[in-house]
Amino acid sequence: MKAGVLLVNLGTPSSFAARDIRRYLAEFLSDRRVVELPAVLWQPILRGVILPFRSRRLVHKYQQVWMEGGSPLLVHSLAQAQKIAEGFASQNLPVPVALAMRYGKPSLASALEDLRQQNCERILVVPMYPQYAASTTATILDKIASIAAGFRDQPEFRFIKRFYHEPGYINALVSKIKAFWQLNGKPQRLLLSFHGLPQRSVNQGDPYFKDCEGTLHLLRQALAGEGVKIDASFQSRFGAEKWLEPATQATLEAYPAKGVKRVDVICPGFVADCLETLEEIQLECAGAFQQAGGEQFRYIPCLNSDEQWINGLDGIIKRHLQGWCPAQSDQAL
Ligand SMILES: C=CC1=C(C)c2cc3[nH]c(cc4nc(cc5[nH]c(cc1n2)c(C)c5CCC(=O)O)C(CCC(=O)O)=C4C)c(C)c3C=C
Ligand SMILES: [Fe+2]
Ligand SMILES: [Fe+2]
Repeated sequence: MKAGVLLVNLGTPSSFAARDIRRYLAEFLSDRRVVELPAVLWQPILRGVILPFRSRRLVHKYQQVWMEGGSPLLVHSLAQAQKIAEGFASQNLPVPVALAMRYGKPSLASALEDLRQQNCERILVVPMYPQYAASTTATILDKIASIAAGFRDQPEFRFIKRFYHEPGYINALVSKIKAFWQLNGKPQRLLLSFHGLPQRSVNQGDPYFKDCEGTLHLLRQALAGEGVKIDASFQSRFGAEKWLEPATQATLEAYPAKGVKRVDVICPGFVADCLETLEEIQLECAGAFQQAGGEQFRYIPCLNSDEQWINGLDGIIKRHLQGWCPAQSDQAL
């Protein structure tokens, strides 16, 4: 039976026009895995307040980071899928690769159809989130199950739950950071900024915070010889509830008074640059740090299509494909 690989990321608007941002946010923020409020309470707030104001406010933000090929998240995700597919082809591994977004396009339904059309009866799903969270990873599994509910002849599925602990991921980050310091010199502090989550989700058993702590621990261990102190914080708070702390912006604003005036920031929870890294961190947080008396703010980009990361991801995927490929290609695993 033929196997295929489905890379899945969050999703992004199809253009920076307010109506497209609104359509994207409506789908994303209506997901009960993302905003865990009863629909009767949440939908009036979402439709009446959040969507009209937030979609207009985001137009300029998306416009500032938009790339020639579209939204950065889509551009980088497509490039990652293409590189993985090229790698498989060069290794004579007959495994098709597709990209889907949980919200928007390319949709999960169309990507699954694409793999089924190529006779893939086994599908490895790779949520592109190193740290597991119900609002990101689990919702992909939920959606795939609901799509597969409409198939008479269902494929076999495997899902990668997390990969923050995989050497292919950690070593790619470590090499990226070391190469950046070799080229530009070291900062006083390295801040790892992870996407935030409501504290309530963690209290209710979401392992996301532990996964972020694990990532921090592994990076501290691997970079111990560099002599740069490493902190972690959480960005992108949404709504009035308490989110994971410390918050990235507050952490950065407090640094200068503590004598930390040269900082590097990297976002290990995102494997592809997007609005949250390029606008919120590289533009907004950089400005807040400088306003608070900071002198040097440097953003280290996400792994995107770095060669070492693509090789690392290739290895992670091939390990999860074991036993699934025809004998000839299993030898290449
Ligand atoms: C309750 C709201 C949200 C939760 C929970 C949440 C978790 C979460 N999100 C990501 C990754 C991304 N989020 C992105 C954008 C984004 N996230 C939220 C809200 C929640 N995220 C909103 C409203 C938005 C849109 C932008 C904004 O209004 O600020 C993106 C970028 C999308 C893009 O187009 O570039 C990513 C990626 C993770 C990893 C996560 C939980 C760990
Ligand atoms: Fe988010
Ligand atoms: Fe944001």
